[in-house]
Amino acid sequence: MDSPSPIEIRNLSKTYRLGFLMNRQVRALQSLDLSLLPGQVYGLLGPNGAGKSTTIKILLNLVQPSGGEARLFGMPPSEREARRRVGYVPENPAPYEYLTGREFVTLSGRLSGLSGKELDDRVSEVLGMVQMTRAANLQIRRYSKGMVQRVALAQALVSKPALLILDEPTSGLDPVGRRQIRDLILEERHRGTTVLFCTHIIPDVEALCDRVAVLVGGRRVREGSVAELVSSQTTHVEMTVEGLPLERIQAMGIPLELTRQLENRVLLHVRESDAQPMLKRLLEQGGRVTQLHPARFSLEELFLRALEEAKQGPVGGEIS
Ligand SMILES: Nc1ncnc2c1ncn2[C@@H]1O[C@H](COP(=O)(O)OP(=O)(O)OP(=O)(O)O)[C@@H](O)[C@H]1O
Repeated sequence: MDSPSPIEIRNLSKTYRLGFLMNRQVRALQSLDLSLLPGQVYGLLGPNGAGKSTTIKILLNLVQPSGGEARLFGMPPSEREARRRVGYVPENPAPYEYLTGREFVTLSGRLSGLSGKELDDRVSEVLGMVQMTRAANLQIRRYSKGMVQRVALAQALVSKPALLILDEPTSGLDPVGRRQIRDLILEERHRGTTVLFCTHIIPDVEALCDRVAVLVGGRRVREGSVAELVSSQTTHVEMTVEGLPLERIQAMGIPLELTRQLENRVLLHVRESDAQPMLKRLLEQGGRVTQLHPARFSLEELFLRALEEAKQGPVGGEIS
């Protein structure tokens, strides 16, 4: 039999009620579907307020959904057996700062049922994995943000979880700290751990994720592998033009998707179907086309487009 999906979310919605009389509502999630295969690193990409943390809190049974359902390994998040298989690193880990890193990870290991030599060995192992062996006996209040993040990851790993849920694990870190966390996530993937990775940092998604869902205003507006998402964009052609000012090109009546005035040339993107007529007009008016090739959209451009489109449709936020 196939092993159940580490995370299966169907038609999930969440509306928070606010105010003294609970009469104000904020729609945080709307009809969200998500399905992770074992061993995948799955990115949940979205701007602030997109509903990423709400999704995580529902999976951890900290928040109850208003509709739909979430399953962890085929079980509802309320089942301890389901949550036992999950390691979690919150957005701003705030471990007991008067404990040392080793004491904190040991506490977490004990709570997950380890004891004796097995516990000590596993704690040393995970501290080594996150390169915190040397600082393990310092109090956490002396740690940098990157060290706190790594020790938080160690506590999440101590129970050998099959699923790691990471909420913005690299935000606020310097490039070295980010690199270390990324490498750890890749090592976990190598071990077969499934990872749900929430972020708004696009290069991290490109570097780490097998698949990604883009969340805006509580809705999933894109889903697929990074390569699929990028290649599903409308095909455009990029042209570099010399000898014509931007205003003349804009007055030619052909829709321009992107324009940039560079020192002595203009860079523009047109739809593939507009490329021939555009070329003809540019040459007729004395322009020189020095480069012409298919335009590749980055994940960042796709993300920004998804945000723009979502702004034009109904989105989440306060509804009454
Ligand atoms: N406990 C709460 N009570 C009321 N509204 C909430 C609560 N938690 C979240 N919200 C609202 O729900 C929406 C989604 O928030 P959520 O924290 O899930 O988004 P997010 O994508 O994690 O954002 P961020 O990147 O800023 O952490 C926001 O409009 C937020 O203000």
